[in-house]
Amino acid sequence: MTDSKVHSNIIFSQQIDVELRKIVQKYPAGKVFLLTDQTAAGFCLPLIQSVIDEFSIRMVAIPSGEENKNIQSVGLVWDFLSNYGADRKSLLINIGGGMLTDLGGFAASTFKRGLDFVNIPTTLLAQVDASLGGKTGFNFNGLKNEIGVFMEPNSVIINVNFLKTIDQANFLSGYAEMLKHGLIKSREHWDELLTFDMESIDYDALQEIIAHSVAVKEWHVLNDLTEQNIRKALNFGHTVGHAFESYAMKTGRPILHGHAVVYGMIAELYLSAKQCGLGIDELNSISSWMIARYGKFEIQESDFEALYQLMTHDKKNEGKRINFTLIPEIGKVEINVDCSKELIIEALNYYKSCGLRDSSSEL
Ligand SMILES: O=C(O)C(=O)C[C@@H](O)[C@H](O)[C@H](O)COP(=O)(O)O
Repeated sequence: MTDSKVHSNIIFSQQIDVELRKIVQKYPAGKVFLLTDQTAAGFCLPLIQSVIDEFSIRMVAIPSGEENKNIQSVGLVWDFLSNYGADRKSLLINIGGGMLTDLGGFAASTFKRGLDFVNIPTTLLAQVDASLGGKTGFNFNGLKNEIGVFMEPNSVIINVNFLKTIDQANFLSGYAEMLKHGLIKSREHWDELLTFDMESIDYDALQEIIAHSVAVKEWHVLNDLTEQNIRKALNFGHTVGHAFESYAMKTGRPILHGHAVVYGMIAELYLSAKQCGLGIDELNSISSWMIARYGKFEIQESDFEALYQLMTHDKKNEGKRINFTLIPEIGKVEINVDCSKELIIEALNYYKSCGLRDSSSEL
């Protein structure tokens, strides 16, 4: 990518205590707070314990997991900030995965109409996507990120060492958003992701490809923070993906966000072939590659209507139109593509048949 710009407040560092100290010392004594979740607390806090002690930072932990990305957890954070006298000159440090940085960013952005926050993402998904770009929020009424505001973090500190302890499923979940970045913006990035050795990870090489992915995300954010236009590209795979994710949660078979996005991308690649000229061989080979690594969330025809209804709540929709971001070829996007219900059902059928079909067969 030649046209990539990255915010200067995104810091890659394996010494997060040093970077965090530089930030924290700019805030008044007693006005720095820390939010984490029960999973991140155990293995992440030791890395910044010296800063926590030096500045007497107060901490709160919310329950982990997507099912806790709700108004009750936001309330816990607001209570904590209120009880300990946070004001507009305060700082909230969010340390954890994507659920935590989304929710903590929202709590900080709305408490007393907004205080500063810093994200320290500890999962691959949060490092390449969720902690960046200022989409904050929580789930509501069974819909993903239904309530939220755009508010950018003051800084994001990315430490690749956190990824040494995440499990394979969570690694793949984050990798899905990187694959998306390749598909929407850069064939070069896509190619390096396909050849990266996920079995025996070289962490220096990983940091490099994370930086490429972050550059794709940031290019879109810098050009369109509030998603009026080109930022919609970053939502590729999410119209169907969020429907899968919400439906999976509702029916008691939860799946990780990135896996849902991969399944959504397969359906939306099908739409791309039908609506914008993506090659059929490309569609079939990408889908097979993805299914081989991510498996499948099995669906039946009887699930299609519920999935379609969930898509009608997508934030990119206008009026009765379900608007998709599609890709005519790897590295290019078309935004605001209106697809009919019949075609969306066909795409779900294509996804349903993946793994069963011969990858060279006609559509
Ligand atoms: O940053 C964006 O813009 C994205 O769409 C990135 C997505 O990968 C991300 O999951 C986002 O949270 C989805 O946002 P939503 O607006 O569809 O809730």
